[in-house]
Amino acid sequence: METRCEITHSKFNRICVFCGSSPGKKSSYQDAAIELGNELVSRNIDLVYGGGSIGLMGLVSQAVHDGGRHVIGVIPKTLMPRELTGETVGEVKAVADMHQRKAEMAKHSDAFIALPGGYGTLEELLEVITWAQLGIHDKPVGLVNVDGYFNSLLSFIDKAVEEGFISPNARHIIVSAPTAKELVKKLEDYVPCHEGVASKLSWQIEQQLAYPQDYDMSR
Ligand SMILES: C/C(=C\CNc1ncnc2c1ncn2[C@@H]1O[C@H](COP(=O)(O)O)[C@@H](O)[C@H]1O)CO
Repeated sequence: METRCEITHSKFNRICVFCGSSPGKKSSYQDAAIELGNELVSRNIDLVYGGGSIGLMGLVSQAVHDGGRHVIGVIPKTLMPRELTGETVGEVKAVADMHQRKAEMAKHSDAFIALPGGYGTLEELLEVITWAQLGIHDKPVGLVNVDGYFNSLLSFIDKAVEEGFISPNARHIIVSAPTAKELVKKLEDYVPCHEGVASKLSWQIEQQLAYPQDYDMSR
């Protein structure tokens, strides 16, 4: 009998994934990275990520590439030697530095997802949450809370709300779910709500001033 893959259409064309450059100790982390890659494929979504083939980054990018979707790896020139990050599948975008990498990953994506990871993942995740809070973008931000990996981060954020450092509105920026499938579904339904301190226009101007050679005003 012929087997058919079910394709669910999405409002997202490309999603940016932040995740560990290490695989993590539990196989559930690696399984979740592959599951997220497969979920993007099943919804016809392309991947933007930090490039390379190491850790969870390699697993998610390989799954998306194997499923026939486009993969863009954005790598700072300093991390380009293969012994640092391994081979990148799909398209490679070389950028000047880590700062430009984050701006570039954000520019090319319609939503952001974090899988378990370390400092790099947390830094990237918190930056896009901060940008959403300021109204620099209104793209959904989610995390796959594999085996409760992010529970202590979420508790800390709740504490910051209780103590008056994060507004309850801004708490809602972070969408979380235990599996990739549930998370992508929640992100599809997400309605942005921010205090809009900085407008998209000021963000565009900031980017244009910082990287005039790369900036495309039509986006
Ligand atoms: C410097 C060394 C390895 C780092 N290699 C990386 N290659 C590509 N992208 C990376 C690398 N390290 C961090 N990133 C970015 O941060 C996230 C992962 O960081 P984490 O600290 O592992 O969570 C990931 O999303 C990338 O964008 C050799 O020691």
